[in-house]
Amino acid sequence: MQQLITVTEAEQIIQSHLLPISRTEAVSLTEAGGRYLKQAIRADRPLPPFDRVMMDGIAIRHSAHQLGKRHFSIAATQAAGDTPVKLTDKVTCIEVMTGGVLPEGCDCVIPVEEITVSQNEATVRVGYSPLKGQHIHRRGSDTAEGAILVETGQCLQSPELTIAASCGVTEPTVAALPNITLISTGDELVAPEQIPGPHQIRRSHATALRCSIAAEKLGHVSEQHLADDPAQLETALKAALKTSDLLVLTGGVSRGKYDFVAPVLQQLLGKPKFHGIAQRPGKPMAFWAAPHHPPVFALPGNPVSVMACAARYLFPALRQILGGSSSHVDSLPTHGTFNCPPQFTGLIPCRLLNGTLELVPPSNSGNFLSMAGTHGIAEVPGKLTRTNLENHLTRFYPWG
Ligand SMILES: Nc1nc2c(c(=O)[nH]1)N[C@H]1C(S)=C(S)[C@@H](COP(=O)(O)OP(=O)(O)OC[C@H]3O[C@@H](n4cnc5c(N)ncnc54)[C@H](O)[C@@H]3O)O[C@H]1N2
Ligand code: MOO
Repeated sequence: MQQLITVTEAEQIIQSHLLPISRTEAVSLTEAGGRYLKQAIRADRPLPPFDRVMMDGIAIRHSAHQLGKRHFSIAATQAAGDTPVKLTDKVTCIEVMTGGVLPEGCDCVIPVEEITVSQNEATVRVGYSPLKGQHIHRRGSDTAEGAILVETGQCLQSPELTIAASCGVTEPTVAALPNITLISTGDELVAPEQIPGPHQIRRSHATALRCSIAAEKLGHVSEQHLADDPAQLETALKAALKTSDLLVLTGGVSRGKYDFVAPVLQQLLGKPKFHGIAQRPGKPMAFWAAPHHPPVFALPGNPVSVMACAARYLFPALRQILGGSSSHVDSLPTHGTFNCPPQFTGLIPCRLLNGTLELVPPSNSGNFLSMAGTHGIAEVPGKLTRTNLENHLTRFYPWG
C-alpha cells in the first residue's frame, strides 16, 4: 500500500482520469428515464402552439364587457381539439373548454364559476370584472420554435420526458451504458444459491453493486468470481481489460499473503494512481488508470467497505462517464455517534429522515447487517465529536 491520501484527493484523481463514454444509442421514451441525453431537445413549434384556453367558461370580446354588456348569447361551443370558430360580434360569446384554441375574435375568457347560463344565454356575475387577456395561455409565450429546451448531458427524468414527448422526440439519443466487469475474488466465497461449507460464506458484493447500478441505469454489468490465484486473475483481467469500459474488483486488495489483486494489476497496468485512502471503512481501496485501458476500481472486500467506496467513488464516476455531473452532493444536518481516527474520514452508513442524516455505524466493516434500512453514507471528518457534529453539514452519498 502507498502513503494514504485524503478522500478529496482520491476523488480528484479519479475524476481527472475518466473519459466520457463516446458511444450513443437511441432509446424509446419508455426506456429513456434515468438515461443521460446526448442531443439537445428543441421546440419543434412554438409552445403553446396556439392561444390556449386555460379555463372552462365563455370567451368574449373584452371591450363588450367594458361597454357594460353582461348578457351574451352562446353562438357556438368549442371543445378542446376542435378547429377554432370565430366570434363575429360583441353580443354573443363562445362556450370554451380548457385546452381548446381561443376562438378568433376573442380576447378574454370568463370561468364558468362567474356566469350563469339560461336558455342559451350566459350572464356574467354582477361585480365580476374580467381583465383583457385573462385565462389565455398565449401562443409562443413559453418558447419560440427551435429553442433548446433540454441541454445535452441532462439526466432524463419525468420533467425532461414531458418536454421530449411534447416535442415529438420519441427516440432521444442518450449515452450508451458502459460495460462494467465486476470481479469478486476469494477462495472462501460460494454463490448465493450454494450451500456453504463451515469454512465458507456466500458472496454478496455483485448482488449489491448490480442493484445500485441497475436502479440508476449506470451500466451493463457482467460478473465473474475468481479464486485467489494470480494466474487465473491475470487471464481474467487481460480479457476484461479488452472488453470493458470499467472494471470493479472486490476483495484481495489489502496485505494478505493471498491478496493478489494489486500485484497482478500492477504487472498489467503499472503502478496504481493510488492505493490507500485515509478513510474508514475502505482504507485499502486502489485505483488504476492507464492509457488505452479502462479505469479499474479495486474495492476492499468487507461488505460495508465495498458499499461505502462504491457510493463515494464508483457511482459518481459512472455518472461522470455518462456525461452527468458527478459534483452535486447534498450536505445535511447529522445526528449520531461514530468511531473513526481523527486523521481519517468516516464513510458511515446512515438513514436519511426528514432532511437529516442519522448515522448507523456498523460494529466493523464485515458486519453488513446494520446497513439494512440505510440510504447511503455520510462523509464525516474523523476529528468531529458528537457535540460539534451537530453544527456540521455532512455530505451524503446515496447507495444509488
Ligand atoms: N494486515 C492488514 N490486514 C488488513 C488490512 C490492513 O491494512 N493490513 N486492512 C483491513 C481492511 S480495512 C479491509 S477492508 C480488509 C480488506 O481486505 P481485502 O480487500 O483483501 O478483502 P478480503 O480479505 O478478500 O475480504 C475481506 C472480507 O470480506 C469478505 N468478502 C470478500 N469478498 C466478498 C464477497 N464478494 N461477498 C461477501 N463477502 C466478501 C471476505 O470473506 C473477508 O471476510 O482487509 C483488512 N485486513
Ligand atoms: O477499512 Mo476496512 O475497509 O474497514 O474494513
